[in-house]
Amino acid sequence: MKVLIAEDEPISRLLTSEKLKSWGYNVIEVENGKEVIETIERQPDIQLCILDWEMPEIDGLELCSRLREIDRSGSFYIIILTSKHKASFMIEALDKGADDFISKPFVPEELRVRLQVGARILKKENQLIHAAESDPLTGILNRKAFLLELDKIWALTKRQKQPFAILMLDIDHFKQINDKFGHIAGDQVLKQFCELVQQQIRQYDCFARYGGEEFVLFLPDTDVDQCERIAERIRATTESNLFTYDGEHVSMTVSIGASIYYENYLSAQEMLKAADKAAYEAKQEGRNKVVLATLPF
Ligand SMILES: Nc1nc2c(ncn2[C@@H]2O[C@H](COP(=O)(O)OP(=O)(O)OP(=O)(O)O)[C@@H](O)[C@H]2O)c(=O)[nH]1
Repeated sequence: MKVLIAEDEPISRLLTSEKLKSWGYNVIEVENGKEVIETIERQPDIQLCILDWEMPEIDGLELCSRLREIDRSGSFYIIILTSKHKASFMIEALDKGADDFISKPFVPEELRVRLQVGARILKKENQLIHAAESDPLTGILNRKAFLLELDKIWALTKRQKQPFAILMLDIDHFKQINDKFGHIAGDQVLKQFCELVQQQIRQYDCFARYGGEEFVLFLPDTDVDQCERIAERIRATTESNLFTYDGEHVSMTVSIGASIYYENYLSAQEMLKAADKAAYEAKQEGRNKVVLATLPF
């Protein structure tokens, strides 16, 4: 697990860092508050932080407030490590958003067990966040989490003026698969479909289950040609793939509607609606098809 140590005094920073490394932590060292913010922006997986109270640029307490304001999925566990001893300082630190407070010079074993507490709390919290954001059957993002994510990416991508696309993927005649092979087989096929799609997308694409046999894919940095290529590849591999359940082969196809960002779209929801309408048209035109949404006026 990563631990960020922010300490302006080099010897003290080195001693704490060596201890943490001997306990198996992956340590990132910085020497002032500004570097804390920059490092966390670059490495969003940092959650456990040991902050000195008095530091140049931004002090440890101000950092507590700033880190609490960052809008991200995983939270922080912050330990203030300081030469201040009085109970009133500890109260002030916890009041400003620290999770724990240790006075220097510290007993190494005390820091070790307090870090353990932090790591335990973060692990539980991360499990709860994962459960709230993911679809229990397929493990991919659920609809609610996708819509929240979409609003964030929409704002960011528009600012960066990058093209992007949304695909709606609706499995064809899925009811017939359930009817023929049973509901458990249907579940297995849905999982295999998700794995198949995930093999064909990039790490920063956002794939989610929108509803029963309906999925949605957000593709940042994707123009019309790339979008058509990706959608067509997913359609073709779904058609040719042999989904299996209990030794039996299950064939299936998918209808895909796609919308490409265009400045007349006023919101992510509007683009989503256009992709959904295009998927409906793909169904109407015989299924197992990709249809691009017409651009809004
Ligand atoms: N096994 C399984 N089936 C599901 C799940 N969620 C939804 N379904 C089934 O998906 C089927 C969707 O049926 P319809 O909406 O008629 O759509 P379809 O049969 O795919 O037909 P078209 O979309 O028109 O091609 C229903 O039978 C649902 O019970 C799930 O989690 N597991």
